[in-house]
Amino acid sequence: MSVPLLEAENVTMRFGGVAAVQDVNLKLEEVELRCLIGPNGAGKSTFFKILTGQLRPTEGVVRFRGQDITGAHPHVIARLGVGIKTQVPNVFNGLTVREGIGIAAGRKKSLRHARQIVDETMELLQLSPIADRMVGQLAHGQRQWVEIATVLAQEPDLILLDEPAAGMTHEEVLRTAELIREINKKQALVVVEHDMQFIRMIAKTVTVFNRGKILIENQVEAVLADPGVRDVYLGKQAH
Ligand SMILES: Nc1ncnc2c1ncn2[C@@H]1O[C@H](COP(=O)(O)OP(=O)(O)OP(=O)(O)O)[C@@H](O)[C@H]1O
Repeated sequence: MSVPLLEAENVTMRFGGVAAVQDVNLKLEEVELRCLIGPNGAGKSTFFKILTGQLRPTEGVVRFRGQDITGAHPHVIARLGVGIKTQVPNVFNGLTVREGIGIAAGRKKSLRHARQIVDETMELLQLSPIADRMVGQLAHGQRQWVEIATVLAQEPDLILLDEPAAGMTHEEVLRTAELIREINKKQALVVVEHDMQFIRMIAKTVTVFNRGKILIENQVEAVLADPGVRDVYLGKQAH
């Protein structure tokens, strides 16, 4: 059996008496796209923060290609090949789009290789027309794409995205869905998302969280047709 790209084993996170995440097991294969959904307070963000190293779980283990990364510092996790989309720091505001992506690309590469990555990434994200614009002057959606570009420029094997479509216009959401499918041709992604329309556009396998546990994990069509999933989204709790 091959080693999963990412694996969470019996992960539990307690805050005082509250178990935000309880005994969660999840496996992700190479180049897989996994969506994590669930109602408010279901534990998605907490689980996501455990994957990124922002939180150390009370119990359980997280492995990347078999290596224990439980509670490892986010930059250590990044160096292993996990890209996490975070807000582009404000210092980027005074840089052009090309310069910002260049900084992300240049971290561990030759200048020539970095330039090539910057060009390819800008092409993929259709940022070439705004390459010389200041990051600080971009609209919300464009800034989100620059953030994704800075992650891609580091050439990760796994990309973790928390609500990538939040605050976007309908056209931007469509473009972002297209982009995620494109990225997924080569790289694995875990996407936490609220927007069910967006999930319908991108999802293959979906893991549904409810009350800190996995309620169901299946292909998107089966998940969306599941009465238990409908109940938790409508506020009727499944027990
Ligand atoms: N730092 C914390 N301290 C105490 N309780 C917390 C903390 N973080 C999360 N919780 C609790 O853990 C539970 C799960 O929260 P979490 O934010 O992970 O859910 P979520 O599924 O991401 O929700 P949302 O979709 O609203 O972001 C909630 O009951 C929340 O109040």
